[in-house]
Amino acid sequence: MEEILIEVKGLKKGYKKRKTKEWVQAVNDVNFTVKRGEILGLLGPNGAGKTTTIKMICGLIVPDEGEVVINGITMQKNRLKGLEHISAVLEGNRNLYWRLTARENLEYFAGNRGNSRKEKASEIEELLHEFKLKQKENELVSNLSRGMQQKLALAVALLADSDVILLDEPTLGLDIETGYEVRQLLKKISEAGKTIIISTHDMPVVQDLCERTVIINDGKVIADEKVEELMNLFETSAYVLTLGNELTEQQQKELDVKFPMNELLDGMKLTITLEQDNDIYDLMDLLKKENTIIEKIDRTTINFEEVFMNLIQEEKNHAIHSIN
Ligand SMILES: Nc1ncnc2c1ncn2[C@@H]1O[C@H](COP(=O)(O)OP(=O)(O)OP(=O)(O)O)[C@@H](O)[C@H]1O
Repeated sequence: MEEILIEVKGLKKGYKKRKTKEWVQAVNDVNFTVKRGEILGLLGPNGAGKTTTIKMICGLIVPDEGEVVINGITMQKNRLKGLEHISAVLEGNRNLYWRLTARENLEYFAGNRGNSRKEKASEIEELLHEFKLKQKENELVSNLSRGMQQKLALAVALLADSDVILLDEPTLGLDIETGYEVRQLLKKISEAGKTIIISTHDMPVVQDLCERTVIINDGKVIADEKVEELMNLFETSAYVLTLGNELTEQQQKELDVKFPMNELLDGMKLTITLEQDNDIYDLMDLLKKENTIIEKIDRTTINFEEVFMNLIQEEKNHAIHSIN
């Protein structure tokens, strides 16, 4: 049986906004598990609660309720012991010393977990080469580009030999080339059998790396599925209709209410995701009512970004329905 390495149980965290004194329930009963060797994508719109969740997993933030168990150790009871299993790369690369050089950072962190510098010397050399940091090894971190800093932060995380690596937005703000490079490095890290949780908005990261995603919205988990299953789910319900004439304003309005997951290209190509297969008949009625000609109906392929947007949209609709 596959071993569960991380258990996130009933996590809750709220904040009082300093300025407005308004209460924000950043994380509201989040539960999920991660198996050893799994790469989990933690997704959600801005402000959904991803960073707060990651910080609770590594013990940087104390939850109001709930707990995180890593390899049998409850972080909230025994953080230091738990931290022996975790490396985290948080936003702003806070796991680096900005006044040390790239190499000094690697040497410092190598020594940090009880290894001698000698023991880690060849690994440091390898990492400097593999992460293309060798030329800049003697630069202060504060003088490195954001991409270089990010790569160094990953190298430092790797050096710790932890079972679990937590990554908060590892490709944020990187140019396309460096983003690609970081993605390749992450792939290698994952192939080395590490258990990884990545919070990201970067869909290529999800498609390239993650087997499973937990999607958070308003502090709650709204999906916890294998990426492939989510894709299949939406693939079978996504259609492209080629229309022979333009929709009336009234039709467009009705469409947005009944089938909010729609997109009209050039006034004639309607891409639509239906929640249930039977919805196709309602859609036909809506179109026929105003004598819209349907020239062609195709099932469409869908990318993960669309899957993600659809899930968030569905959740919004449910929230609206449950208020009404
Ligand atoms: N220290 C804090 N004080 C007050 N509110 C906070 C604090 N940290 C987070 N929040 C609020 O909690 C909510 C969740 O924030 P969090 O950073 O966890 O979301 P996120 O999903 O990581 O978003 P993003 O993708 O924008 O980083 C937001 O509304 C945020 O404004």
